[in-house]
Amino acid sequence: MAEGESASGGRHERFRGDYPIVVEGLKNQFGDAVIHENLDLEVKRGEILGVVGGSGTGKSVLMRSIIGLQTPTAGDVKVFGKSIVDADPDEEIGVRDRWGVLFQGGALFSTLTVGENVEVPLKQFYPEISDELRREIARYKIMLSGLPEEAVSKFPSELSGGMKKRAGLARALALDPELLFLDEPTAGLDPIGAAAFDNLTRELKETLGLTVFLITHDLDTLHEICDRVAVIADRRVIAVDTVPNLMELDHPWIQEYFNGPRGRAALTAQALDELRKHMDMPVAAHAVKALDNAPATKDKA
Ligand SMILES: Nc1ncnc2c1ncn2[C@@H]1O[C@H](COP(=O)(O)OP(=O)(O)OP(=O)(O)O)[C@@H](O)[C@H]1O
Repeated sequence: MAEGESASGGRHERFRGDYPIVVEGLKNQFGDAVIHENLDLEVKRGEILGVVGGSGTGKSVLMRSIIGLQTPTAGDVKVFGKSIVDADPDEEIGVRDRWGVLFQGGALFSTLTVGENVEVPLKQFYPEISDELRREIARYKIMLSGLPEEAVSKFPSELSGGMKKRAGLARALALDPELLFLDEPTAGLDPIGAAAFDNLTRELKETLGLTVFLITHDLDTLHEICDRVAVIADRRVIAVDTVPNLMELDHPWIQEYFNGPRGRAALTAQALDELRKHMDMPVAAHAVKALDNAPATKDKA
């Protein structure tokens, strides 16, 4: 029995261990290009872990390695205590229906309605449930993701960018996952849409008890909702910590990223939000006024 699994071994028993995702000594190589080498990462149960790194550092490849879509050159990946690496894609190892994935761009089937898109994983993993129940579950997940009921019968082409992301999220939530993988969920959204999606992610994490693996370039997202952030550079995870602790580290990429103009603007915005919560206190009101007058830029890397 794997660490953290319950004695009953039931299919839907939730993982009780500390680290639902453990990556050890991961290596990924395409031809001569070594993307990861000796990459280690542990994701804590119940956290939102942000994953950052320069373009092409292998954030998506890491995510694909964790969900079994990419067979690593070396190393091991355990999800809920079970190794993903040697598992046959068709073999039932009892973990694939316990995660949901929102791919970059949503990856919705364009010929299916939103409702039918959300039904796809339900059909795949629970073919025995009735059409009526499946439709009802899909409708519930769509509304849980903040879409109006009318969206159920719409096609992806009829949705805005933000609505497509929410539809992709509804599909990712279809199976009541314990793990949620989000690949750049706020990319392409306007600042208000991005903040709304961040809030939704945090609310879902709290109410559904999710563990979230979140790839992002969005500094606001990192500051606002991530419990910890893993930084990928030099082919491995060079640090995993809270944003304030990361900002103290003396690594050139980390310094440029978090302490550059965009990083500082995101930090100021977050400080402003915090202060607004205490506006009834005269000192806070004064500080907010001063900060409101300071130049601010929405940062999107
Ligand atoms: N199947 C593949 N075959 C060959 N090369 C690949 C494959 N998948 C990814 N790569 C390469 O691996 C590198 C890392 O890709 P990946 O998409 O993980 O980067 P990323 O950090 O997510 O980048 P971005 O922030 O731009 O999305 C890139 O150079 C990419 O071209």
